[in-house]
Amino acid sequence: MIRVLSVASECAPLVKTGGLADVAGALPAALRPEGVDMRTLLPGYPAVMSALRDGAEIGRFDDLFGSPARLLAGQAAGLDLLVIDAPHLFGRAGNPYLGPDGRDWPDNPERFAALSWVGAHVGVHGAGGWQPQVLHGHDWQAGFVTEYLRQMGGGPATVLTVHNIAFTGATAAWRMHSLRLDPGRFTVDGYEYWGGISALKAGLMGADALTTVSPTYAEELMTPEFGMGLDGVMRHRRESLTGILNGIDTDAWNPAADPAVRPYRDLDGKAANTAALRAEMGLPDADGPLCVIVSRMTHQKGLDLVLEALPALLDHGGRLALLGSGDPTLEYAFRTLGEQNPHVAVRIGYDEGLSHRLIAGGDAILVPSRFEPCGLTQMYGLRYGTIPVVGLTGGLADTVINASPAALAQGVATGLQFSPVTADALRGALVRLCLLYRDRETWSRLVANAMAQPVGWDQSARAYAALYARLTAEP
Ligand SMILES: Nc1ncnc2c1ncn2[C@@H]1O[C@H](COP(=O)(O)OP(=O)(O)O[C@H]2O[C@H](CO)[C@@H](O)[C@H](O)[C@H]2O)[C@@H](O)[C@H]1O
Repeated sequence: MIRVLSVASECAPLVKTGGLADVAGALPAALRPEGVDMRTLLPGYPAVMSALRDGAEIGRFDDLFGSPARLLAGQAAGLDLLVIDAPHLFGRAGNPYLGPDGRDWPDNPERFAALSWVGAHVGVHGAGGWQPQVLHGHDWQAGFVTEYLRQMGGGPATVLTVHNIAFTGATAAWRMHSLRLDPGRFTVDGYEYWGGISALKAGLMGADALTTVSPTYAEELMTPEFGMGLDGVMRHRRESLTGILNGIDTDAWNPAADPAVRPYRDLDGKAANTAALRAEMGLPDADGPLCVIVSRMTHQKGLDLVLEALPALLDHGGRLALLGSGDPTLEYAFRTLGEQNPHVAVRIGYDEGLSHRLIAGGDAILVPSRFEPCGLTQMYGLRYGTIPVVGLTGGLADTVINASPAALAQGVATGLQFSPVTADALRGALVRLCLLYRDRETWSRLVANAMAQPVGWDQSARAYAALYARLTAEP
């Protein structure tokens, strides 16, 4: 078995704000059959501490960025965990990154520097007799692992996965002392980023291998349009970068055995879920598709384009049901739309059960992202026969087969893609969707194809295992 420590700031089902948690939560089980013993290092947020009932103390730190802290080991939700019990950093209820005012905690740089520091420490000294051969970090929160490893005199091989380069973990240069960084490394080859500090940049420069969550996003990251000021770094590290597509948890997301819905295996069985969803959301019957959205409401996700393009859907008999939260302006716009238009239902909030009912009951799922490293909801859509309508970008390009005339003729289409990602192109896609929906034979073929697509972890787990094997191979 190859021993890997996954260093993550969130991990489903214990603590989740987005797709990173799904991936961190799914990887250990997906990798076990591939000969990987993965443990996960998590901050001891209240939700994690209460899930870790029988945690054993395996280490102590006199001063972990301000106060003493403990390292605990134990199991929760089927995961082998190492947890940092540091109430001064993580003993805050609610969202792991935001205070009650909806803003980032001011000490987030130090909080996640502490996560990275403990990751590096375990890499060098082991934990409770368990010594990782690879440290696999996720996003900026694990970015400083490589900086601290250098200070500690080196350690195991390192991998950093970019789930979303938009979050760079940037902060002001004066913080280098409170972050315990080596001032000598405030350089272009180190953690310096446009005159400030970036945890992500540090990790991108320092990790032995970089991955991101789809092959197309790996290419996009090297362009100024998608690289968020780090495209030069990505080009510099091109040889070390691979795109490994995410899978989804096919047990949690299984239409034939999902306790949150009326289980089904085909289009006929799906109809009961559509009827139930309509009733739940108070939407009228109509002759067009019921489109659903489950999303964080941010600029990335392109929901403003939906606001613009929606009349085209409604004019063709379509309806929309949305679940999401985030940007207050978008929340307000959708809430108002839902109040004014009987064909639109909006739920602002985060609701796991409703997300399943929406995806089971929808005819189509809209994912009009401006960029999308991988995207999970379009894959839930495929598995549930809920046709994805997606922007042609990142993982959305890699997981959906567009219903082009050629793909339809060959009977291989699974969804609709549009490009460029604009309101006009989305409008065109929504009209196409409504026309396809009316052609019942073609529609049922689309649904059957979608449900048959492989969206699990098998192939990607093999790719991660091969990467770890390469990194740990004797020269
Ligand atoms: N209001 C709500 N209620 C219930 N559930 C909700 C919800 N809003 C979102 N979710 C859930 O949160 C997850 C979102 O995952 P995504 O991959 O679609 O995007 P995200 O941008 O968070 O992830 C980033 O990381 C992942 C993982 O690598 C990449 O796939 C992605 O492209 C990248 O942007 C899904 O499981 C979705 O169902």
